[in-house]
Amino acid sequence: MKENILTVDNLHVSFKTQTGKVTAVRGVNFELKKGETLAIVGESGSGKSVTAKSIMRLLPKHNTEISKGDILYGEKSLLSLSAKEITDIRGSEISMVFQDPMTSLNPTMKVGKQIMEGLQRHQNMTKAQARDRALEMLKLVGIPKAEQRLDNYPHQFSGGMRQRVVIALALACNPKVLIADEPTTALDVTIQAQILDLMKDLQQKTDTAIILITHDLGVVANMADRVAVMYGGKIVEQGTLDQIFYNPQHPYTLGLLKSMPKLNEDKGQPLLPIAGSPPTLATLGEGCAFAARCPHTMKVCHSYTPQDTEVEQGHTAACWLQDVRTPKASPGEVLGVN
Ligand SMILES: Nc1ncnc2c1ncn2[C@@H]1O[C@H](COP(=O)(O)OP(=O)(O)OP(=O)(O)O)[C@@H](O)[C@H]1O
Repeated sequence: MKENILTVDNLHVSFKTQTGKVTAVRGVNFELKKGETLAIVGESGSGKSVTAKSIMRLLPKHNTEISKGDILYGEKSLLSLSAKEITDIRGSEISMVFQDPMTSLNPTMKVGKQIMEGLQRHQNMTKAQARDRALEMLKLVGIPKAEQRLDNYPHQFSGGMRQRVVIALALACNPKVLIADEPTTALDVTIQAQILDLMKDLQQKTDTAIILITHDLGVVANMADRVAVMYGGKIVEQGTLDQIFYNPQHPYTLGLLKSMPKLNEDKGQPLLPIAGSPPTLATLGEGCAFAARCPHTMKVCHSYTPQDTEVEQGHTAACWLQDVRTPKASPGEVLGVN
């Protein structure tokens, strides 16, 4: 069994806003093992990015409150580290790649220098050593004429090449965890596939664990070992890629899978979007957040929040349909023929 390197335990994150308190993450639990890819998938606003930014401690201090839970990197609680300690971990042990490469790059600095800075700070490399490593990284991520490109500014790269530079920057210090938040969403489909292949290839070489945040199940199918499905600030289902794709148990996961376009199938068929809209986080109370949109909703779903139920080894779903206390009906009973 591979070693656990990151544990998110009962994480609750709220924001103070002008219209009141918004709880964006409401009890998230997951573990990340060395070298694996965990995809976090869900509709916009489900709390994926807030979860990721909590790990990196990148949420705005003035209005964020982490009211409960913990994030452990190995044995260390990331939430109790000082600003200096977390800065030391960020970029060296845990790195992040965002949808927009310019979030990570400084437009006024040559890319080589940006990669070198991290190496000199975190790995005590000399300038010459850092330059060699920066060059090696640009080559590794497939930037042509890497030697010359070290001295280019971010705007001199295309979108896809710029995201490669960001990946080089993120992986230069050999982090144990890479958090990639929609890393290819802004890129066209061919480039998207190249970047994902690159990430997979680098992961095999470095054994980095990846948290991949996406709303694209096609990307999940290509990349993930395990999948966490988020809805309304919670993980509603979690399991291996096969468990989630071939044996989904939560009605929301089923809805997501049904809305996924299939290659070579259903040509000309309209997609089946999930009816209704995501919940308003500010007013979410007790009960299942998906109840209002769920085709299988029961009375209990509106009043009590379902807990995680293990449906098979390593596969959990937070749905009253799976709860052991829910009476199971035979197909005959459902059809009214018994
Ligand atoms: N700094 C903040 N202040 C107030 N509310 C915030 C802040 N950051 C995020 N939120 C709210 O938290 C909720 C969850 O946002 P989050 O960005 O995690 O969603 P997401 O699942 O990543 O969606 P997307 O795919 O659109 O990025 C949203 O309702 C968002 O408006």
